[in-house]
Amino acid sequence: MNHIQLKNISKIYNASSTQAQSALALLAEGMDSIKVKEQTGYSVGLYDINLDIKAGELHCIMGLSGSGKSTLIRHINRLIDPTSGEIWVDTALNRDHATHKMADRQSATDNTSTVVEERSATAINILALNDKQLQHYRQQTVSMVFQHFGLVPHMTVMQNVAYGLRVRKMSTKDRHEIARYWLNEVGLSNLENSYPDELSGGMQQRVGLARALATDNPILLMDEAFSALDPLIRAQLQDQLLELQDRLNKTIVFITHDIDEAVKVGQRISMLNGGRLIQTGTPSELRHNPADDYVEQFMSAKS
Ligand SMILES: Nc1ncnc2c1ncn2[C@@H]1O[C@H](COP(=O)(O)OP(=O)(O)OP(=O)(O)O)[C@@H](O)[C@H]1O
Repeated sequence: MNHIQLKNISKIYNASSTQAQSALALLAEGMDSIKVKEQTGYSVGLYDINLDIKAGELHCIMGLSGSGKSTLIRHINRLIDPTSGEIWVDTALNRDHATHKMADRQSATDNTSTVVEERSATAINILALNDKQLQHYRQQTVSMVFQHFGLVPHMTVMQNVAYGLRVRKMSTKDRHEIARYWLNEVGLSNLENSYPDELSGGMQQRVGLARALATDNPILLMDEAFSALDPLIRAQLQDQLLELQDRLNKTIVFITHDIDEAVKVGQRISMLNGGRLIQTGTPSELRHNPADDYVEQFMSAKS
């Protein structure tokens, strides 16, 4: 079952949709994004992305710097709006995503990306949300973990983790109980009264993870979440994410530029290059049937 569907998403930065037409026309002819920028002056974030992300899958977005990974993930919580295209999210999965666990994890690994499924009848067009609906969508459906943690420095660890619940106006007692639970889950139960700058990078990112999980939102967006950490801590957090995901069955969109990390954590991987989606598949599909040299080089660079 699809949880998130991107349909023909293009993003041309700093251009109205009319201004972007010249860039889109050149992209449609096959010109690469660097030449398009030279010719039109507009930066290409994404071009004609069609991507289905299944409920309960851990989906990696891979690609070199500037390939469009952050642009793509930021469309899912509408930190960025596209120049053109549609984004559909099945919010009926908000309450019952756990029940889909086994079936969807299975289908995530069995199906290849070439199968385009029909949209669920309960999917909503998130580009049509008004401000209030968008606020609700962000509070109830998507959470994000940032590369540089994004913790609020003057709040304690507990206050940071409970923040999303405070925004939902949950009582102090209830939100602290939930925050305590998640701090325990990520191995930080004794640090609730500490401040972020008293913690190591790895600990701060555990707080970031606990904060994202505390809201119980079904979609977790992770933008290079482990990239700032040293290799040992990074490996520990990858293991912890996989262990948590096994129980929580979130739909996770995980950006990385590290192929080893993508192969370790991703059930499927989408490869971006110059704003285009080159290939989506399981690590094995990408290894054995790379769509082009770019994908092949990534896969052969895997240690
Ligand atoms: N706010 C912006 N204004 C103009 N161009 C932008 C903006 N944000 C991104 N871009 C351009 O869009 C393209 C894709 O950028 P994006 O940050 O999505 O790539 P990325 O794969 O996440 O890169 P990195 O791994 O370095 O973070 C790049 O050419 C970038 O310069």
